[in-house]
Amino acid sequence: MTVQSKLLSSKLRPTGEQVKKLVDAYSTHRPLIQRALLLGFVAHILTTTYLGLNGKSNPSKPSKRDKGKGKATDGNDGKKQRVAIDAVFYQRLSTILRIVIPSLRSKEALLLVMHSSLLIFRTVISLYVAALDGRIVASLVRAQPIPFLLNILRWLLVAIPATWTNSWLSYIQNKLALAYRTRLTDAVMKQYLGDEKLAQDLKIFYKLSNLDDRIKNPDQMITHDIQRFSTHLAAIYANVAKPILDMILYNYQLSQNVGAEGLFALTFAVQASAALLRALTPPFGMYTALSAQLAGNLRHTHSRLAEFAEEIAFFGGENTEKMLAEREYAGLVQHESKVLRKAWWHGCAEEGIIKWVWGSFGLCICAIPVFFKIPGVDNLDLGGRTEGFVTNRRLLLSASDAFGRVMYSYKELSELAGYTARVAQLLETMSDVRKGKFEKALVSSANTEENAKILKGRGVIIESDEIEFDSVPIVTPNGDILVRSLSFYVKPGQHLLIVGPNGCGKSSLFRILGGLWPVYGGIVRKPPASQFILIPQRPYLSLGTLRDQVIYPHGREDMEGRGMTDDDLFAILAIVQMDNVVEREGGWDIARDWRDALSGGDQQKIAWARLFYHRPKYAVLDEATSLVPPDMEGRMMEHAAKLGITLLTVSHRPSLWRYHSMILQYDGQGGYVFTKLDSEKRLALQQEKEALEAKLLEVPKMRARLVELQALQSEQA
Ligand SMILES: Nc1ncnc2c1ncn2[C@@H]1O[C@H](COP(=O)(O)OP(=O)(O)OP(=O)(O)O)[C@@H](O)[C@H]1O
Repeated sequence: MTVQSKLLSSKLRPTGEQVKKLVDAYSTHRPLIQRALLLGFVAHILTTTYLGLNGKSNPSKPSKRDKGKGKATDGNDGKKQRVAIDAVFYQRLSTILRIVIPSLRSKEALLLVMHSSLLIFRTVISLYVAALDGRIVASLVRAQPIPFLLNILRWLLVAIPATWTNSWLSYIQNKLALAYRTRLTDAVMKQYLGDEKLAQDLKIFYKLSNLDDRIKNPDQMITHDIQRFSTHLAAIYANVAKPILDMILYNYQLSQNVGAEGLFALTFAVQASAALLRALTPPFGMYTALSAQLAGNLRHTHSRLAEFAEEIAFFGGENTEKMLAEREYAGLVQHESKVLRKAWWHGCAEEGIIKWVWGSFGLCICAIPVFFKIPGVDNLDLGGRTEGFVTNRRLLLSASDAFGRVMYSYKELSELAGYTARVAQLLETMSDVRKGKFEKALVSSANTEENAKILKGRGVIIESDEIEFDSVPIVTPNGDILVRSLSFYVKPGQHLLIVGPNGCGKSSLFRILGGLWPVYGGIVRKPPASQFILIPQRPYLSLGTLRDQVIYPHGREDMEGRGMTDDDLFAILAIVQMDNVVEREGGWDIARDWRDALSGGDQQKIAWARLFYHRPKYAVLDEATSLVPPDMEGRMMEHAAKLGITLLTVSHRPSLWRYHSMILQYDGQGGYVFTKLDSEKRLALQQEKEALEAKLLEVPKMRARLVELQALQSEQA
């Protein structure tokens, strides 16, 4: 008697009337019980998945132990940012999903449908291969060459769609990631740099880093974090939806072979160990967000080093810069090491449970049809039993792989939550900045009642041909009130000189005029920002050709649209005595890093040439002639006036006074004077003042000499 028949006979041997009745009833109703168990199984899979994805049993949710430490921080103020798979994550994700999949007819939706179809197709192939594998082994055991060869032929035939599907799947997943990235980058860039179609000019890129503390490295977020988010989002679909579907299909097939009871027992054991594993899983989502932030800080330190290489080299600041970079790197390494350590023991627990413990459960399940008689299934020969075992084992491997992937997907989902938090934070902060809601650490004086009242207020901006400030406070982004109420005007042709000590708010005035800083009160009348051109002390030179520098931000088409040619640009360069640069640098079409190719004075002259090309109504000159010789300065000022450009000039050079008719003089204590500028009188006063100061400097020497002379006189006497 075989072990199987012994067991079967012992199973069927009546141990009592009641037990027999129970077994009979069970056998009679088994199909119904099977169906109920299967339904229960599907409901269980869907519920646990739903609960898991909602974070109810989520490993990445901060445990009590983790609360208050190890959380992702963002911004320099150390504000805590939550990264968990919870309602906030799903709400953020759904907002982003609406951006990356704008409609059901979009390219992304189509790619997603193709992806899903291929994933289902692959599962169907796997089911077929599991059955085929069993048949091949059975024909081997039964020593039947023809069926064996036929099955091998089937195997080779199925390999064609199988390999084709896998390649297509990875291709479409990568395409999907790229499509998500493009949509998201596009949406972010429209907010960040403005949308031409909507004619929006909100200068978010400026306000984000100057008026708000929340986003420290927008460059890192736009380039790296969006890319990582897109890759994870494209993969999460395959890592969550597909394994869930696989689990249902494989387990259904398995239950047909081994009975739903075995499956039920297996599910119970697997779920219990999975719960243990989940409890052991560290908050990987938070770790990901923190890693991205620390990597961003390190990159920022290095990009500053490259940008200010000359200044640092002259100062000999290498050691300080090295220390800063090393500090950032050490922070990153410390964090990464901690994550590696946690991932190490988590990996051990994960592999032990998923591969080995579940493997043993699986072998027991595969043994069921061998040792027990399954009602409705005929007694099988050796070949049939082998076929059943091989097929079931394959199904089980696939099912456990699918379940493993659902488990791993928590980790993937946590990482996705990390990148979702970063991307959502960028979008949310840009949206706040757009609405004028800023979060910035304020100076202590901002809390006084009087100052707080000013900071709460908002002024009015009215478009006009002239510039006029009527009782406008000058307030820095961190709430420092430089001037409580400033009133002045600039009429076309009335050039304004602005003077005052350092840090009193001269340039801040231009930031308000340019719409970069908010108006906290009063009325600002000004032309649109397109009517202004700013020339700072260190002008901005873009990437591109020499022509691009002169016509910036215009492109060649804009230039031609205005009826201008390279000859006209040449004539403009001749005014600032820069026409020789065209030949020296190899023509108009040579692209260079112009910050290195041109001296500081030449860069200022290029900025003036840009002003002459654009001919705006107003030019804001912020120490714009500090590096050019006085004769060139006069020439440029006069030419600008001849072109009808009204100048608002910040300069400490008295030589510039004579080109201005009005003066706004800050006293550096919050006060100011706005009046007509009589440059000759002012120059005469200045000269007299300087002469007196020079004389006063002589006084101590004269006093000393007087003492000497008195001493000599008394010696003679
Ligand atoms: N983005 C910013 N965030 C916070 N404070 C700022 C910002 N930009 C400027 N400030 C502060 O505003 C104040 C006025 O700066 P502003 O550049 O207007 O001075 P200024 O009068 O032009 O000085 P200088 O003659 O030295 O150029 C300074 O205290 C400066 O620190």
